[in-house]
Amino acid sequence: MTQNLLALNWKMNKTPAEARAWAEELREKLTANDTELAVMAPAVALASLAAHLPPGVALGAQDVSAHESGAYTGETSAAMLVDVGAKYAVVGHSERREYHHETDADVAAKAKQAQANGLIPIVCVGEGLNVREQGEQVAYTLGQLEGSLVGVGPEVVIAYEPVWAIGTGKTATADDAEELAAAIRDALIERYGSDADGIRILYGGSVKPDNIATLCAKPNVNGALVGGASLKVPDVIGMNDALK
Ligand SMILES: O=C[C@H](O)COP(=O)(O)O
Repeated sequence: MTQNLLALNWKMNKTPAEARAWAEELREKLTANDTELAVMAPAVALASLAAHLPPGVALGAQDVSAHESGAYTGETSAAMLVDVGAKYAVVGHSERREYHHETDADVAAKAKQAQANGLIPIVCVGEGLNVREQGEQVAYTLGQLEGSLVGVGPEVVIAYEPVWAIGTGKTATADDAEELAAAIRDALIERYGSDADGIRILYGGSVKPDNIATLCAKPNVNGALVGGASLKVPDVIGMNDALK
């Protein structure tokens, strides 16, 4: 059975000192189970977290440069993230696509660069409200997936995040999430063959302790990418416990 991944995306929240306090509280309260827990923190908090996270909790970044190194002011390379202990890097989050105009080709370039350095990319896809209202969510999301995986190998995690459900309190139903996760699984099998079996597909969008179990009970949903509910340790414990 595929191990669930509970990926916590703090977005632009928590200073390094706040990250350390969160990690110490998590260390006190976490009971490990079969779920893999990973924290996608702001780059400046990664070193602090690496030193204080409970054993077995993975570290990730929220973005990674498409370039190896050089004159790219403000960017963080995959090698730098690996050096500080990161295992994952989110790429193509809808907030990066919207506010930084990242295209599918940009996302694929970042995912390739991550893999070349041993980081596992968490590639985000998902439709906006107008696409959903037109009933075009499957075609739209699969188009985004294809473009975002050009040249990318199967060492990848996919996060399906319908944009209309992010930070809004509107969660897709478990059946909505499974519809897209199953379509994504079929596309991954077409692309990677039997290597697609172990690829985890996460759902993201207003996930909380009281809805995560129902969402992750679906056969093609292998965990969650969580924003708001990742900031407070009791919510994280609630979600982790719900996946036992
Ligand atoms: O990366 C996480 C997603 O954007 C979901 O955020 P949310 O849980 O606050 O809706």
